[in-house]
Amino acid sequence: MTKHTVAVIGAGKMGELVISGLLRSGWPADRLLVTTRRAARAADLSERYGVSAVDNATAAAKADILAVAVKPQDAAALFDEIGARIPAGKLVVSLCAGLTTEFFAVRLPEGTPVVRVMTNTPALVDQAMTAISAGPHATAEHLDIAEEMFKPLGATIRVPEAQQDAVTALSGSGPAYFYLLVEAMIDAGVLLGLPRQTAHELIVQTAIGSAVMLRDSGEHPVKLREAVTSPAGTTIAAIRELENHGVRAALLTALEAARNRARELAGEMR
Ligand SMILES: NC(=O)C1=CN([C@@H]2O[C@H](COP(=O)(O)OP(=O)(O)OC[C@H]3O[C@@H](n4cnc5c(N)ncnc54)[C@H](OP(=O)(O)O)[C@@H]3O)[C@@H](O)[C@H]2O)C=CC1
Ligand SMILES: O=C(O)[C@@H]1CCC=N1
Repeated sequence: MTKHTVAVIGAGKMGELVISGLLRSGWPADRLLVTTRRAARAADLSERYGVSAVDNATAAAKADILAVAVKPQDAAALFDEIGARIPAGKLVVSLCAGLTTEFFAVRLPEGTPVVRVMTNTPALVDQAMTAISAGPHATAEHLDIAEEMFKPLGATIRVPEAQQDAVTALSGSGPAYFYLLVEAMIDAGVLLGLPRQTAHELIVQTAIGSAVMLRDSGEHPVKLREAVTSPAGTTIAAIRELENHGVRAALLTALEAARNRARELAGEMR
């Protein structure tokens, strides 16, 4: 069992996912702290998860690992408040989109190790995809600690930090693209005259079945798609329309826009 105490600084949506995932994995509640901006939010988290809510300075003093889960736009103010007061020997793990480890390093006492992670909301069901990168002063041991934190929430991968903005565009934002697709396909079912609930059931189970096949069959997605696409059949009629409407090109451009936005966030917060 871990000997580390984690403080989630800014326990909003992602921070809560980390807390609940760690608790599900058996991380002791007395080794978890949260900080929030609003007292009501702190009380709610303490009541539901049995973790202590403290102020940022107390978290920085008491925890071994500071998991930074504020919005990128709030990170500079947070580190103006506590950065210089973080004692030596702490590990800072940033969950923030776009922000580089250098952003934190210059706001922290010299030598403070920083690890950058990009996770995603399926952490709620222990199916997150979390990419982990070493920043300044982060050793293999620090990466192991970050992995110990995020492994219970799903899959983990280590990537060079230079790839983190692309990772954010793919897996960080990725669940939103799939939900949009599912939402549109359910609407299509309604257009075709199905009750909304029936369309919902059909599409959600089809999404789950397709995802499990992608993960477990070992087949390339092209092969899996070809197996569904009969000559002169229904699927190819739909695929022609998807290609006519530039869905493939739209995805390329969309994910590039997400990557660019991550870069912009870093620039805006410098
Ligand atoms: N949502 C997602 O799918 C993903 C988000 N991320 C990253 O995770 C981070 C958090 O995102 P998300 O959880 O969605 O955002 P939320 O707004 O839900 O959570 C951020 C929380 O931080 C609190 N906060 C802000 N400033 C402070 C402060 N100085 N001290 C204490 N608490 C503070 C906010 O309080 P208040 O509620 O009062 O504003 C809020 O509750 C972001 O950096 C984002 O880029 C990464 C991957 C996926
Ligand atoms: O939209 C965002 O900025 C965050 C980061 C990745 C997913 N959500």
